[in-house]
Amino acid sequence: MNPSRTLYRTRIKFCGFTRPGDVRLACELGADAIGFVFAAGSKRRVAPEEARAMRQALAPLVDAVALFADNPVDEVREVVRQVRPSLLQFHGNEDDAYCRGFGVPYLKAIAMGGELAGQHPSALLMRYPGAAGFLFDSHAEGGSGGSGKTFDWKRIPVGVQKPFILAGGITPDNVFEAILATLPWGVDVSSGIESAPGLKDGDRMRQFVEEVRRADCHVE
Ligand SMILES: O=C(O)c1ccccc1NCC(=O)[C@H](O)[C@H](O)COP(=O)(O)O
Repeated sequence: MNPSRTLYRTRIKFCGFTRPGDVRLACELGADAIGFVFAAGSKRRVAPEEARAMRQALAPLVDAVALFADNPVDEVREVVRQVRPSLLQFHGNEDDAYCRGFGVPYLKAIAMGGELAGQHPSALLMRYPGAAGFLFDSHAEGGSGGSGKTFDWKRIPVGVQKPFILAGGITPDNVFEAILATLPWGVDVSSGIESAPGLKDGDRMRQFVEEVRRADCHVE
């Protein structure tokens, strides 16, 4: 049994929300986690106050994830204070001490276009011993996420021994294949469920969830 895979239950993270109505709909459709982006330069960036308002729209048993990329410490602290996320996600060059310094579990995004991608999984575990899990994404080192581009899923390190989430260019049309190819703990998507950056599309969110369920029920 692959330790990073739950039995027939791939978690779903929808990321980059800017409207409370989209958050509510995503929860009703089956999202397990909703991501709010605070990374500078992102088209989906929101203020802590906006994220706090959207957090009120979250249904029970759905996590709020706050997403950063080399943000100053005080910005992260302000988001933790106002939004109370259950998980942080760091997409930049943050080290383990920085990431664990906020008292909230964290995911470390790994740039599959960067140098860490090719290293042995033990290098990841040694570099980020405090991570609750990893998010393998298609961006290059120093680049940002939310690209809408995939990477070669065969490059995912084998035997990471921590849950991992697959991200980068996943859509309702390829998520079935992505799950069967990588058996992730979860999948993460932003562009693939949008009508425009930050504007989530209900039909695409529904199709995405249906395809994840189909993959989880698929028997080789
Ligand atoms: O979504 C963004 O705009 C973003 C900007 C800067 C850093 C990270 C960002 N998103 C991180 C995510 O977790 C995205 O969901 C992930 O990169 C997948 O995005 P996409 O390829 O658009 O599905």
